[in-house]
Amino acid sequence: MSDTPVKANRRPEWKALASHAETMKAVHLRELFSHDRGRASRFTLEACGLTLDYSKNRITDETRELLLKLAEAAGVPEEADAMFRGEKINRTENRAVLHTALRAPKDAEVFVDGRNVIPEVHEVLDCMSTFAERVRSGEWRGATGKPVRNIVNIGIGGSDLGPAMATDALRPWVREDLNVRYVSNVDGAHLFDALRGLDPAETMFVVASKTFTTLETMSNAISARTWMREALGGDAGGHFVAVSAAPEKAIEFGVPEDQIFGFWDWVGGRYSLCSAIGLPLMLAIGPEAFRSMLGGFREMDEHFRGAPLDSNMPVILALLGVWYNNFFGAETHAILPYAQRLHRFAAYFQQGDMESNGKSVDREGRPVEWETGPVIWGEPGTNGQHAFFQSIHQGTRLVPGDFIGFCRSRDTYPGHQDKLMANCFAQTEALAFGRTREEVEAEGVPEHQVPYRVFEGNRPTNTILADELDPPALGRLIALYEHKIFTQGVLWDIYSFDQWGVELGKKLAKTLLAEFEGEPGGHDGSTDALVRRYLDRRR
Ligand SMILES: O=P(O)(O)OC[C@H]1O[C@](O)(CO)[C@@H](O)[C@@H]1O
Repeated sequence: MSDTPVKANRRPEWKALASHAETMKAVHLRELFSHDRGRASRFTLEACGLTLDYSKNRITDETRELLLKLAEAAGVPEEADAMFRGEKINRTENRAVLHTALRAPKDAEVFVDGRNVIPEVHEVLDCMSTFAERVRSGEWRGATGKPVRNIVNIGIGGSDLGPAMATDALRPWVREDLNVRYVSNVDGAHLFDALRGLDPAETMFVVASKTFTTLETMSNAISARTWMREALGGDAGGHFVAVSAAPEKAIEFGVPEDQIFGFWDWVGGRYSLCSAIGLPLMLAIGPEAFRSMLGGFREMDEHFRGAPLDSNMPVILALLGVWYNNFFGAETHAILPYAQRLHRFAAYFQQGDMESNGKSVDREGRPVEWETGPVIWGEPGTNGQHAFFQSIHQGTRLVPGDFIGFCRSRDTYPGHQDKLMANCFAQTEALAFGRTREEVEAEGVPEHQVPYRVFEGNRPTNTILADELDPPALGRLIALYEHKIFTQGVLWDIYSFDQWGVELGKKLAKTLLAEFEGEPGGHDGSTDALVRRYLDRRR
């Protein structure tokens, strides 16, 4: 008998869901709610100060049972345990996956290659804290003796999106006299605009790159160094710090060794916010708030590791995603925070999710026969309502989504939070229950408009509610999505922690760039023509 694992979609639990889905496609959320007053509470979970109401999904108790059986069959708890223990679950790169160790307490023990990594984690955190305090207090001085007022983080992908998103999310904690900016794009306009109006003598660059080879980051860092040298003369070293898993390359670039904050190959770029990649965030909000965010992450880690599957929030979210992705043909998943300060949250998890689970080969190297990660997208409410919600309500595609809201808001004006949240709840109600033809007619709508004003409803949503958007709540929310992504990777039997798919484009860009200065040609007809046109006109 072969011991090659059975393909994910050949498991009996997968097949049972496929046949159950055929029945459920004909069931409307209106039916599921009528005569079932307990539905909302049966399908609501509380964990770590977050409430997840998943009752507005096209599921019954039986669906949940079947989904949970799939999670058991796929070995979700065992796989999670292997990750937390430091096993090298990123097999294609032979690496452990230990973003959870970055927020583990000082007395925890997590071993990689026989070495407990927790003391190093806390050593770096302590160095970051000391440095952040020195900068924030004004003790750290630049080449001309002025304190730092501007911090410009140069990084891209995981070395940008997390701290940039969190700096906006935690705006009330950001020191008003510190101007924190993020530059990622190799489009020179990004750096140019970020530097506009800044005094170099008061500016510090954080060059953040795990590899310290990324084209965009290195190009921006070199231009920033030139900008600084032109203003301040030769030695701009005191105005640069680096965050990298390749410190030798940062030294080569000219960053003094004691201004380099390290991290490790077992921290994936898109999971690196809790590592030294979070330095610009720590500079902005201070070490105390940063550590309280880590506390929120840790709570969710512990919940994910310890809670039974049926009350495990990341697992439930993951299973619901699989339900629509694999059994209802949904191609996308929307993340819709009703909090302006989370306006980069969907973009952050666009990388987190799509770079992790956008794969088409299973763990045995076989082509998958099922859909893997959906397209992740979203905007904050209520802006989205005035842009793309029309399509979610009445379009032909099924767009499941998460509505994230808060019961209280800082820095608001009278009445605003109630209006925001009334809209959040109204949208999920409208999406679930819609408006029937009879209801529309009863409203006295002119006959010719009736078909256009009917809302089919039956559009599934999750609602995630927290008390307030503060550092621990942000940590819990991020960890919730991180573990959701992990769980889906297990269910789809794919490796979630590599990203080989980004390599080919990078390589071709290098080749083309070199050709711009020499003899272009030899590509396909389209690429050659585009390059010729560009070179002809670039001046
Ligand atoms: O931190 P680095 O090494 O500059 O990489 C930046 C980003 O590039 C990627 O490798 C993909 O292009 C991401 O995974 C990563 O977050």
